[in-house]
This record gives sequence, C-alpha cells and structure tokens, in this order.
Amino acid sequence: MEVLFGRNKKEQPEPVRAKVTGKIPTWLQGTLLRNGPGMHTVGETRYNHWFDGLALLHSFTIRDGKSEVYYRSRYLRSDTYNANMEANRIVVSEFGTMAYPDPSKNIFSKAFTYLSHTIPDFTDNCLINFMKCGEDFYVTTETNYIRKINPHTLETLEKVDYRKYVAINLATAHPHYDSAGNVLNIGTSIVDKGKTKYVIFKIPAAAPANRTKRKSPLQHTEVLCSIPSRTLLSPSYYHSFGVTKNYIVFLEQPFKLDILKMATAYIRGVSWASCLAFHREDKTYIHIVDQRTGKPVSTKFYTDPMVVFHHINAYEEDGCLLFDVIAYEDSSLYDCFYLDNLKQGFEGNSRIVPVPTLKRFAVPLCTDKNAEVGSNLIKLASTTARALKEKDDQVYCQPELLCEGLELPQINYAHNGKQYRYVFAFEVQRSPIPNKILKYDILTKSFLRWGEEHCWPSEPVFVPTPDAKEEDDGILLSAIVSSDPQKLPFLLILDAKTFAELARAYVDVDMHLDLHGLFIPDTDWDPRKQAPSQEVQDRASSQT
Ligand SMILES: CC1=C(/C=C/C(C)=C/C=C/C(C)=C/C=O)C(C)(C)CCC1
Ligand SMILES: [Fe+2]
Repeated sequence: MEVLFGRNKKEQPEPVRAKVTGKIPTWLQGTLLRNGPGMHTVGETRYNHWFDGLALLHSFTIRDGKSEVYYRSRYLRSDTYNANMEANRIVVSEFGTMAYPDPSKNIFSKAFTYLSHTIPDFTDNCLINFMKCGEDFYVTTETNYIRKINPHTLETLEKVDYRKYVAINLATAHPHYDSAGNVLNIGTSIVDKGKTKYVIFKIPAAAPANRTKRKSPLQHTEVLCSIPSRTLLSPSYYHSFGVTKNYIVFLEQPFKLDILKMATAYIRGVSWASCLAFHREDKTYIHIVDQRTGKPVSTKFYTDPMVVFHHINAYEEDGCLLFDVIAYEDSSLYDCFYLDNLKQGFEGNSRIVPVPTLKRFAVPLCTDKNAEVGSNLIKLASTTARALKEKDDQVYCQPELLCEGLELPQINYAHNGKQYRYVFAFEVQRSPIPNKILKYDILTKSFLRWGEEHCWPSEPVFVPTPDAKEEDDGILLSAIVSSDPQKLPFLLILDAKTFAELARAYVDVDMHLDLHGLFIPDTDWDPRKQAPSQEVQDRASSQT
C-alpha cells in the first residue's frame, strides 16, 4: 500500500528515455499526459484522502515513429503546492482535509481567521484531468480554478479563475468537446443573487483575432443554459455529464453538498467531504438541455436514487436520447479512498467495495401528451430501458443493466455523442483499486481483458489509427505501476481491437497511480502556436 498510495513520489522533470520492448506502431506519435495525486504528506502533516494529494503530472512522449519513448513528471506548482512547501506543512484545505494557514497564537486572531474563511477560497491543486482549450492546455479539478500548463515540459503556467468569465464556484474536471473543438462544461453557482444553479457553459476553440492582444478563448465563454437547483442550500454534487449532437444530459442526483455545513466547516474543523451527503429518500432528476435553443426539455424525467461519477456516452436514436453511466447505489465509493481505508483494504480487512453498474437510460425527446399514464414511451428495439408516463408531465425512467464491475470508462472519442459499441475501462473487483484493463462490447455483451500480476493499470486511453474505419481501430495506452519492487513501471500499448500486446516502454522512475489522461497527437500540438503566458501578454499590451 505504501508503495502504491502513501509514499510521496519523486518528480522527474528531465526526460528519461524508456526501454522499449515489442513494436510501437509508426503512426503513433505524440504525448500521453496523465494527472493524479503524488504527494500525501508535507513536513509532519498528512492528507486524509487520496483525492487530496498534490497534483503530479506525468507524460510519455512517443517520437518520430522510431519506437523512442521519453518519460517526465513534474509537480504542479499550484499556489497550494507553493504555500505548503513554504510552510513545510499542509496549509490549504482539500476534499478530505481541512487545513489552517496559521495555528494561531491567540484566540482573537484565530476567530478573525475563521470569519474571513466563511466563504472559502478553494484550492488550485488541479489533480484530476486535462482540458484542451483552443491551443492551450489546462489541468483541472472541481473548484473554480484551473491551471494552464506547458504540455511539453509539464511546467505550470498561469492560474485561471473561472469566475472571471462565468459565475460558478465549482466546475467538473471532465469537459466535453464538440466536433469544432469548442469546450462544453458545467458548473455550480452557489447562492449568487439569491439563487443556486447549474450553469452549462461553452468556451470557443478559438478567440477572434485581435491585433494588439491575443485573447484567450476563455474571454469568450458563453452560458448556454442555467438550471435552477431544486434547493438553494443543497445543490447536487456531480463529476461529469453527457452530450449528444443536440443535447446535454445532466443528472441532479441525491448526493448533495450542504452549503450551510460548508460555510461552517472551517470553524468546525471538518473537511469539505463531510459536507456531502447521500439522500436515499430522494430521486435522481434527469435534465436534458437542447443545445440549439439553450432550453431544458420541459418533461420532468426522474429515476431512482443513485450516484454517478462517470458518464460514458450519450446518443440520439429515433426520437429518443440514450445515455450510459456507471452508477452506484450510494456514495460510499468516495469513503474507500480515505488513505486509512485504502491501507486496511490492502491488509486484508477490506470493507466491501460498492459495485459499479453500467446502466443505459432512454428518454423520449418528444412526449406524447395523450399517452396513457403507465405506458412505456420507449419503443426502441435496441434497449430494454423504459420511460413510464406518470401524472403531471412526469416520466419515470427505468434503466437497462448492461454489466457490472468497471470504472474509469473511456471510448473512442470520435464516437462521443453518437451510437457506439465499445467501452474501455478498469475492471473493479473487491479491492478499491482494480487490476485489469477491459474492453466491453455492448452489442455482444462480451469482454476482453489484460492483466498481469503486481501490475496496477491506469485508465486506458484510446487513440484511433489515422485511417480508422471501425470504432475499435486503434490502440490503448495505459501507464502501469508495479507493486513488485523488482519490476519497473511501464507504458503499455495494446491493440484495441484484439487486446494483443504491441509494446511496453519501461522507465526506471518513481511512478504514481493516477486518475485521468489525454493523448495529444503531434499533429495537434505546435509549440510555436502556444499562447504566451498572461504575464507576457500583459507586458505586450502595456507596450502598445
Ligand atoms: C476541493 C473541493 C472539492 C473537491 C473535490 C474533488 C477533488 C473530487 C475528486 C473526485 C474524483 C477524483 C473522482 C473520481 O472519480 C469539492 C467536493 C468539489 C467541494 C469544494 C472543495
Ligand atoms: Fe473522473
């Protein structure tokens, strides 16, 4: 456990060349970026939860079709990281750890510090994912902050506060992209002008050119739709959402943030995580937003209480919208990731890990006002999911259960929002950390698996072949960490169609287990097109 989770990892900012075995396809050229927690203690202090760890970015660069692979890793120099390092202890609160800037000397200054933190400034420890925004790359977490990075060197660039561009306090770490490369995301605006709402926003792929200053696309962020939260002081927590060509799917689930608890968390000495609660007596509301009009579909769709972290995909078929998610019966997944619980799991006293279930939901896009109460509005042959008409324009959605035991789903993103067949993911067995990569074929309900003893794979990322004809024409990339000290970590390259192993790139480094990643093909990244940092832009504009 210590090797995999607890121990702080050493960064490797200078590229190291990997030892490649097997044959890397010559077309595969680019960089796999991955993000996740790498440091869990600072000085004498330690974080409580695995999601609290300081962001450690790492990358595998596959070069020139010559089977050359270079690895590097670098801690994100977030304001959080810098403040912690300067104090030599944890001074910024994270998901599962409340921290205090100053272990105050006297009661009055302590009270003052508490009061000034009633509305907290959240962390910029962006440890979850990456976002491509025009020519720029950012790392993401779930607060109002993102950090620009140099995807080539992994250096930290400016801190961006979403609130400068759109009124949100939280945003997902899982943005979507449309075919033009515009970013779509959703955030929560908490008690702003007396209202709490979910805000769907769009960042254009490119900002209109300006002669004096190259503006960031973020400055052109537009709000597509705002959905009022059902309650002012307890908005839902969500980790991702779904999109189709014309619609957005947002689940207002009964896993909620208690804003009053959050406002007093600092004074009570409890973490943000303790302000989240699952309400098993509530429903899950399904919001469908028409991207063309920016308006939610008026029918009130709902389903049983559940907790979803990852949406897999969504698509339209014959007047219906179908969406696939990984659902849990409650919110206990996040509890498994307390470092003490992870430790116990590895020592064999594992609490039962909740079972993730792949569920397919179907909602009718136009509901027949004359349909009888109790009738099923889904007439598709492709699914057993049902949408049952109830009184008062309400529709109860009953999902089709596709399979169980997978998490961190990935698809061929060219099929995002469209009909699709394959899910690439982790296999989740009894331990919180799964040990196989799998491919699930939704059509035949069959699996392909890759696993090896002591090998802990990361989320598999799909890269299509340049001339791909079929959905699974491509390769999968996964960073593999070994719990056997004799075995080096490596980048695994699998044929996504057959799961045949194509190559490994071993690196003699201290690699961490991570969360999410992004592959940047060389054709997508031109260092000369990188936007200058805000500082350089500001200098340039002050000279004009
Ligand atoms: C700091 C902070 C938060 C952080 C949440 C995080 C960091 C969640 C990570 C989730 C992951 C990694 C899920 C994987 O499936 C909240 C709760 C939004 C509330 C406000 C402050
Ligand atoms: Fe995620």
